[in-house]
Order: sequence, then structure tokens, then C-alpha cells
Amino acid sequence: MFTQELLLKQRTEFLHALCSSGSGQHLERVLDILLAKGELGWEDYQSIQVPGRTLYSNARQLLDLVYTKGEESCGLFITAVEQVLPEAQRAGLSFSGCPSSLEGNEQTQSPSAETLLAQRPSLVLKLQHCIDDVLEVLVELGQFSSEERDEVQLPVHTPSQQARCLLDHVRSKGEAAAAAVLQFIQQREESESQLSQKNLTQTKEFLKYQKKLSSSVSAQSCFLSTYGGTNHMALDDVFTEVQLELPHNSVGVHTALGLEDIVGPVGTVNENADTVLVSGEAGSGKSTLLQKLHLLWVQGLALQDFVLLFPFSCRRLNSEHRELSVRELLFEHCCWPDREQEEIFQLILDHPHLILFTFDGLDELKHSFFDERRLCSPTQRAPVHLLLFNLIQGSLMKGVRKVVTSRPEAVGSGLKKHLCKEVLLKGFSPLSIDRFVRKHQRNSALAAKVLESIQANTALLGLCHSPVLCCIVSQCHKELLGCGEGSPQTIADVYLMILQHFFQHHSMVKRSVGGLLQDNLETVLSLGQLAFKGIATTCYIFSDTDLETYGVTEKDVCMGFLTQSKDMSLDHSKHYEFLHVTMQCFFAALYIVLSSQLDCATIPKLFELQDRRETDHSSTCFKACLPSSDQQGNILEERAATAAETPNLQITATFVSGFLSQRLQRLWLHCCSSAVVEKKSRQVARCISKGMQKHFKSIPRPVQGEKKSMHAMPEFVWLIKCIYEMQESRLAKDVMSKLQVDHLKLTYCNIGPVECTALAYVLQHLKKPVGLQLDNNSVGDVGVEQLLPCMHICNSLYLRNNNITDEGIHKLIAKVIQCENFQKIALFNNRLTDACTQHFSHLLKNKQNFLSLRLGNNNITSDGAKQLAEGLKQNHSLQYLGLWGNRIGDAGAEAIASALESSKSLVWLSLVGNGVGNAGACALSTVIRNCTSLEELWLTENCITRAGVEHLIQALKQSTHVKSVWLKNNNLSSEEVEEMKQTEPRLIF
Ligand SMILES: Nc1ncnc2c1ncn2[C@@H]1O[C@H](COP(=O)(O)OP(=O)(O)OP(=O)(O)O)[C@@H](O)[C@H]1O
Repeated sequence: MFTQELLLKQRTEFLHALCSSGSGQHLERVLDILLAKGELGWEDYQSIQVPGRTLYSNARQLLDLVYTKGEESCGLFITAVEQVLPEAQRAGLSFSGCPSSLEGNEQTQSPSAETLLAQRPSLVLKLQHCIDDVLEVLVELGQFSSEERDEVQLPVHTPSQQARCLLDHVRSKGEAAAAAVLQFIQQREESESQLSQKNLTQTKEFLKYQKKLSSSVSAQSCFLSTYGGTNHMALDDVFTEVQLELPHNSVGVHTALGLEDIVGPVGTVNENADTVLVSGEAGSGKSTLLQKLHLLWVQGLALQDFVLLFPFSCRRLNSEHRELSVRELLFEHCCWPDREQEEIFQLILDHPHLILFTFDGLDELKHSFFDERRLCSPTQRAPVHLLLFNLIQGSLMKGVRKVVTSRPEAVGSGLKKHLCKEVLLKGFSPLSIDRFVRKHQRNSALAAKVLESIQANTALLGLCHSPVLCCIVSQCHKELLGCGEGSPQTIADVYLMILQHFFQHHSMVKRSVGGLLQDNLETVLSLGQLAFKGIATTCYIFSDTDLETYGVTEKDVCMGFLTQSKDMSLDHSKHYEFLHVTMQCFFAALYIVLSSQLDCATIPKLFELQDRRETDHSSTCFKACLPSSDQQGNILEERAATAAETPNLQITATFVSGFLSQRLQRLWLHCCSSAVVEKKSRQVARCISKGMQKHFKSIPRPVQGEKKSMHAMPEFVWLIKCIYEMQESRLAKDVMSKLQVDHLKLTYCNIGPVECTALAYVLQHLKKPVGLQLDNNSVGDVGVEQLLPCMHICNSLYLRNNNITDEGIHKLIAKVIQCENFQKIALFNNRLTDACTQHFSHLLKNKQNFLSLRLGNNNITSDGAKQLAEGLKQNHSLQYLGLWGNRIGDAGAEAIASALESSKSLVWLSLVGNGVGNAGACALSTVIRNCTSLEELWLTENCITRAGVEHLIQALKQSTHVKSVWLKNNNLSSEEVEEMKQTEPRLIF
């Protein structure tokens, strides 16, 4: 395909790729390249980068310009985009037929000013690290005034924008200023490289240290301890791609990332910070992801800009009770230099940008992040958590790159302000589930069976999006395939499979889960008590003494639920941890259900997490459930720990709910009295009910004229999951009967397929139809399928930005077409193509009370629009139709117009940003003329010229019902706009 044609066809994709991060940096970098290539002149540049105009408008201007310049220009543009964008964001964009590289074209032999222009992209990168110094030189030389210096240094500019601003100024100054900048850069590079060369790579002891550190990182990262207990898998064999995203930004588009992008520039929101946060739910794969990054570094396959990588585990740092200096932290916790410690540490301090620290599991640290106590000296000793906080915020060892992982709940605003960016880890995609099982199960026939069994049970498929659950399901294939109809539905079911798996392995005869529990009750109780104690005190690593205290024997350890801690810095005594922290929660929950030692306040305290946060007194703290000898530590420590503990306490409570469900109660009958189990079960139901009511009571009164709406908090989602685990529709019904709202808002709540299963289970019992708003979550096609059981009680569904494809839509439409209440759907920013329009067309034909269809910002072309028009022709109820940001073009607009011209219901139509042009405008004028219900028509950004607007004006003369026609950002001069505004005030420019 010719590049010009390619650019036109993929215009929307290119626009999104350049702008969806919400930051102008991709566009700016593409402009740098095109300027350097001489493809854009300064006037072009200024016509694109218009201050105060939106990023999307600037990008559109660039697209228009290169398109009109022709084939070669389009080719260079596309190659520049390819060079600038991270790999994952380029998916879906075609680059074929474009020059393969732009490198090597820079005109280095030209006079300084030309060199400055030709090397603009690399100079921007270099200058942003030394902007103050180069400005000083220019002022000293009299090339810049202090006002000009201040203008460049304006804090509203990011460092790269400051660099561009400097280059733009220098350009207007001429040859001498340009030469000064080039000389400055050259001198700086020479001295840096001499230093690096001499200090690092030519220092023998440093090289030895690098090798030693590298082999210790390799030893820690090449194997993954799996749920086979003793057997280990090579990480390279089993690591499967996970979904990484940037947080939803102002334009609300999912931005997918690759592994390298974690430390790369993509998504940077604070260029002065050095810390990247990777956040994700329990078991979403954070530790494994870091492990993979470490391994790639050791293998020389990634992160090669860093000469040293220091990996830390916050879990292990909890066991460090001494005060340490940074130097001791690095050397004692990661790798000890055999000689020349002073010199090596000095080299590290001198080259912070060549060093990477990783901190796994910030949520597991006993102290919540705070930045009140500043440390500045790397030799000053302080408690380890303080060192860590100072490293993260950059007051210690500024310039060292840090990657930190954490569960989302433990990340407060105090930490966020020190982040250069946040990356969200969303577990496996459906494709990754498939790949993982095939990697994990070498026997391909068995893998196919396991996958078939997962696909056949959508609740289980939803659960498998969490890598830890997917791993258990695959590991416990015998249990899974042997359970027939009773295939796992809940998280408790999945974890019980692993219990069965390990115990059965040590049993001579085939036993049921209940029987195995009975046989191994002592093991369950001692492991349970150990786990329970750990959860209540934020302890995840246990010593021999801990094991002894709680009666965990050698035989219990051999069962496989505990693994030996692999930290090399701890003293030589053995330490243990549960295979995964969720496994510790599982055993803690078993203990709560089975133990007769705990008082009856344990369950209420476990569920009163909200209260614990509001009151800071230890009497309501879960820790109070422990025997008094375990209640060490002061109240301050407890308060600091509360935020970090909450997620694990919530997971424990979720397991307790599952274990005490009617379905599973029979499992405990041989281990404890049924009266006690029933009593505990009633307690759980009461706690959930109380928690929900508290949530409902907090709903503010509706503003006059607005619907009563509830914005759910994270606790709501957790309680809903507890109800689902209980699998008691009576409880769900009872709880939901007290919710009286018209609109339920669960935006930005981390709703994935598992949460959708729970939501549908509970919401289907609502008494009155609601609008369900799930914008900006990770629902996906599997989640959509999970939501189907509650569609009959939804009158509207909002799924903006949820990674939904045509496949999800197919299933959704088949269901909602039968739901009388269902009238509105909004699906902006998903991954829909023309293939979904036949389903919407079917919906429109068959549902004559349907009111609103919004499909903005997807990939619908003229073919899709034609298909949709078929449905529109036969529909008599639709009032709102939104197709902004698709690519329906003039042919699509003509089809839509012809279908709607006789509509008696349509009130609002948006075709913004669809390239409808004058032909489209002409066709739409018939809708203005003939559709007597239409009030608003949106045609912003559609390449319409004066001739097209004339058609609209003529039509408006015959219409009194249309109130406004939006025509911003079309191809009209300001004179034309002024004139037409006078002629027809309903036109909005
Ligand atoms: N990318 C992956 N490929 C293969 N297996 C994975 C991957 N990510 C996670 N797993 C499996 O899931 C398990 C749990 O993952 P991991 O410990 O990395 O999660 P986590 O997000 O760090 O959990 P937590 O927040 O509870 O510490 C791993 O032990 C591994 O077996």
C-alpha cells in the first residue's frame, strides 16, 4: 500500500498513538525528527505547535500537512512515529513500505546551525540533563540574556520542552550560539565518557563486583518456585506476557506497554522523579515481572543502560532491625564487594544514572510510605524503611532509577508525588492464559484438556486472568479434570484444589477433600496458626523458632505449602515463607474457621477494616485477636502498618466467606462442630450485611433534577466478592433490597472479569432497574460475558475504555436484545471494528424502545456505518447516536444520513472526527431538513470547507427544530467563519 493511502486509512490509529498518553512528547519527538530531516520548515512547525490548542488538533494539523505534502513526506512521518512509539503502542499500526530507518541521515558536516537542526532529536535528549549548565555558558558568552534564560527555564516546561525551547532560541541567534551549544555538548560527552571509561569499565575491582552481583541476581531470578512444591521451573520456560498499561489518562485511552517500557520514557508524568511504580492486585504477577526484568538484565537482553542492578525484597527488608547506611544496605543485602569497598561505593555514587534499584512488594513493608524525615548522606545510618523512602523520593542517591512494586491499596498520594510514572499490571489476557497453560503443561493433550475445562466454565476463566490462580488451576489439573460438574466457581474452590493436591500426594489412598482435611487436621491448624499470626502482624517470613512456637513440624513443612526463603543475605539459619502470600491468607482463613482457640470477636474484627482505619486505637485492631504474648509493638507502629495489612486481611475475609458458604460447610463437619460452623457463617453474613448498609448509608442525597447515584468505594467491591464466595442468593437478595439508587457508578475500581462475576451475582437481585457505569476498568470480553446475568436489571450500561472487542459485543447484544429494560449503551474507547456493527444493527431492528448508542473512538469505517444504517432504517426509538472518532468517511455519512432522514426520534447525532468531508455534510443536510426531531448535529473536525457548510446553511433555513450544528476545527478561514456565523447563528465554530 502507498504510504499516503496508509496514512489516510489509519488516520485514527496514528492520532491515538500520538496523543493517547495525554502528553505531547510523542508528537514533539516526531516533529523533532521531521524538522531534522528537513521535511518540515519552521513555518510548518509553528502552524502545528500552536500554543493553547489541543494536542489532538496539533496532531491532526501535522497529519493533514504531511498528507498534502505527498508520498515521501508520509513515509518519513510513519517511520518517525515508529521510531518514537513504544512497541506495544505500535500494535495495529502498519509501517510497511516506509523507509526502514531515519538514522545516518543527519547532516553532521554542515555549519553549526544546520548541525543543530539535523541533530535535533538527539540534542533534545542530551540537553535535557544539563539545561541549567548550558544556559549558564550561553549567558556568560553573552549569547543569551538572563530574561531569555528564565524563559527557557520556566517550570511549566518539562526538561525536554526546555531543551526544545533552548534550541529554538539558539536558532534565531545564529552561528556563534549554535557553535557554543555544540562545543558544550561535545566537551561534556568527552569528559563523561572518560570518567565512565576510567572509573567503571576499566576498574578491575568494579568489573569483578559487577560480575559477582550479576551472578547473584541470576541465581535469584532464573527459577520460579511453583505450586509443585519442591520442583522449580526455569523462569524463561514459563514466563508469559502480562498486560501492562498506563493509568487512564485525560483522554481515557488504554495504553499497552512492553517490558522495556517500564523503565523507558513512555508515560512519564514527572521528569524530575526517578521512581517507577508497578502496581497490581495480589497474584497479578508483580514479583514475577521484576524477576523477569532482573533475568533479562543478567542475560544482557534488556536494561543494558544500567551497569549495576540491586534487587530488594521489602518482605526481607522487614527482617532487618538494625539501622543501616545506604552503603550497608547495598553491600549487605545485595552483594558484598570482596575488595575496595570504598572505591566501588564511590563509583556508584558518581554514576547514579547507571544504577537500577528494584524494590518488590512495598505493600509488605511494615511501615506505610511517608516523606517527613529527610536523609541526605549515603553514609548516615537510619532504619531501613527510612532509607527506602528517601531513596524512592530521591533525597538519597538522586538519579538512580528505581522500580517499585506494590498492591494498589498501599499507594497513597504521599508516594504518588515522587513517581516518575505508574504502570498498571493487569494479569493475564485470555491469550496469555492459553499460552501459560501450554507452557506449564508440557503434555500438549493434557494442556488442551485443561484449557477446554477452563473455557467451559466462564467463572473459572475469569479467575484465571489472575496468574496465581491460573498457575494453581494448571498445576492441579488432576483435581480439576476429576471434579466433573462441580468445577471450581470461587476463589475458595481453587485454593481448596491445591490443598487436595498436596495432601493427596502424601496419602496412600484416594480421599475426598473433607477426608483429607480430617487426616491432616493438625497440619492445617499449625500452618493456619502460623499464617494467622503472620497476617495479623505483617509477617511473611518465619524462622525455625516461629515454626516451633506454632507446632509446625518437619512433616508439615514437607507437605509443600511452605518454601524456604531464598534470601542470601539473611543469617544462615533457615527461614520459610508460604508459597505465595495469598496461600498464607488461605491458611489464616482455614484457622479462623477451624480453630476453637479464637474468641468470637475474630470474625467481626476481620470485617471491620473500615472502622480500623477511622479509629486509630488498637482495641479495634485485628491484632487484638492474637494471644497477648504476640501483641508486641506500640500503637504507632500498628497505625503505620494498617494500610499495608488491609489487602491481606480482605483476602483472608474473602476466603472465610467462601469456606463458610452452605456449599462448603460439609467439608468441616469432621473437623469441628457444625453448630460452631453455622454460627460463624451467620456472623459472616451479618458482617457483610452491616458493611454494605454502612456503604449505602453514605450515599449522598441526589442533587435536584439528577438521578440518585452511588459511587462505589473499593470496600463495596470487596464485600460483593465476599457475597459471591458465600454463593447464597438469599444474602445477595437481602443486601440488595436495601440499595435504592438509579445509577451505580464503579469507575476506576479495578473491575476485571472476577469482579464482574461477583457484581452480576449480586446486582441481579436489585429491585429496580439501574444504570451501571463501569468506565475505565478492565472488564474485557470475558467480563462482559460475566455481566450477562444482571443485564435484565440494567437500563443503561457504560463501558468506556474497557478493552472490549467485537466478540464481547456479540454475546452482549444477544442477551440485551431480550431485556425489556435495557435502553442505552456507551462503548467509547474500546477495540470495536466493523464486525460489531451487524450486531448493533440487529439490536436496532429488534428493539423498538432502545434510546442511545454511543460508539465513539473505535475503529468503525464506512462499511460498518453502512451496516449500522440498515438497522437505523428500521428503528423508531433511537434518540442519541454517537460515532465520533471513527473513520466512516463520506460514504459512511451518506449511508447514515439516508437511514436517518425520516427518523422521528433522533435528537442528537455526533459524527465528530470522521472525515465526512463536503459530500458527507451535503448528505447530512437532508437529515437537518427532514428529521423533525433532531436538535443537535456535531460535525467538528471533519475536513469540511465552505462548500459543505453552504449545504448545511440551506438546510437550516428549512428547519426550526435544529438548535445547533457544531463545526469547530474544519477547513474554514476566519473570514469565512465570521461571515457564516452572521448568516446562520446556529452554526457553532
Ligand atoms: N508472567 C507470568 N508468567 C508465568 N507465571 C506467572 C507470571 N506472573 C505470575 N505468575 C505465577 O503467579 C504466581 C504469583 O505471581 P507473583 O507472586 O508475581 O504475584 P504478585 O503480584 O507479586 O503477588 P502479591 O502482590 O500477592 O505479592 C507466581 O508465583 C507464578 O507462579
